[in-house]
Amino acid sequence: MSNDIESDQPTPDLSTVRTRIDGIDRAIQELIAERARWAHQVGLAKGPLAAAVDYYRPEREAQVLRMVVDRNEGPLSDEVLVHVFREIMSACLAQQEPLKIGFLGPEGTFSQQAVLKHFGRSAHGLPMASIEEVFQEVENGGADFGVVPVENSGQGTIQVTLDMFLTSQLKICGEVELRVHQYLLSRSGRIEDIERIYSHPQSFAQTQAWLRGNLPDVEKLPVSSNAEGARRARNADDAAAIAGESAGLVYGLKKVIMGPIEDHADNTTRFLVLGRQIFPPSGHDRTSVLVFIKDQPGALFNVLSPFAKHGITMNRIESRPSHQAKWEYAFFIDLAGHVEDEPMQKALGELDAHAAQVKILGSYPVAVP
Ligand SMILES: O=C(O)C(=O)C[C@]1(C(=O)O)C=C[C@@H](O)C=C1
Repeated sequence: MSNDIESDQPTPDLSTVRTRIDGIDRAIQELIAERARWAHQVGLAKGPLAAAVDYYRPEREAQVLRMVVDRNEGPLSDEVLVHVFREIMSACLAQQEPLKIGFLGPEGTFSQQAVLKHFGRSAHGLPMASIEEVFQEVENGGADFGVVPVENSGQGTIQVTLDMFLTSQLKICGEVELRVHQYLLSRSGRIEDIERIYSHPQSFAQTQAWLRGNLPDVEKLPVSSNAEGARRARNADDAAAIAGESAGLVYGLKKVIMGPIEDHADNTTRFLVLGRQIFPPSGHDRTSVLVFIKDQPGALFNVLSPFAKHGITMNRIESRPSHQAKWEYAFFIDLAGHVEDEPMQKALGELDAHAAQVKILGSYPVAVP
């Protein structure tokens, strides 16, 4: 398509430009419909499958979105274009039947935002009361996938999520990175009315410097999610919540302070997508493993050296009590690559001799912006 919008041209005529846009919209719409028909053909090519989850291909979706990013020459950002194509794929997939996705509820949590970012608006979100319930719902088949927070750029690991993997058989099928903006929200919108604030401990932690500087004496009441905090704050004029903008919209709260109040401007939370199987490689993947080490000298060194030997980059390592015996630890390790890659196969093979137990938690596409 020719790009004849030049900055040194005379002011364009509004109706001419709109006629041009109408033509482009018609072409886009026809192409979206054609794409949806082809996506339906893909579904038929996969044969008679039992449920929507059987048609879902996260590795293919990641490849489609990476091509969008690679092709992008502006003026729209990668993030905006990825969002548009994510929604198109979400709608194409939902032609069979929408995916059911469990997340930490109620409506308005950052987990719900992560679900929308990763699965699009055509997926069906199922709000759960806790992270444990998200795992259970995917385990018992009530949800096809679950989305749970695993770490925050400023506050580190969400330990309850890691600990669930000690016993759960679920697999990690994806990751989502979400920029998190925290707002001070209340029914009246007046800062002088506030005597107590409800929020999730993570949100209090992400805004602690702001709170110390601006509202040092108000009571801080931890609740199970920041949307739950917003839900409680709507019932009283002397209460406020720290939560995301969407929680404010869901529960009809006003912004007490216009701007976000998180202490770090690049505040980002990483979420994991939980499923019941490992999907094939997308070409740019991460593998998460859980390693129970033997109580002997050099145990951790022996666990890590096969990865170094086979040139595999370690992105993250975190230790947690193993829950099997006192003072025994399990290591959560994130590695660059897919479990089907040859170097990874070799490294994992060598690791078996040195570890008490190795559990592959999943191999999944690295988050697309
Ligand atoms: O390529 C496929 O396997 C499809 O089903 C098509 C499509 C798409 O719209 O591009 C839809 C859903 C899948 O999760 C991946 C991709």
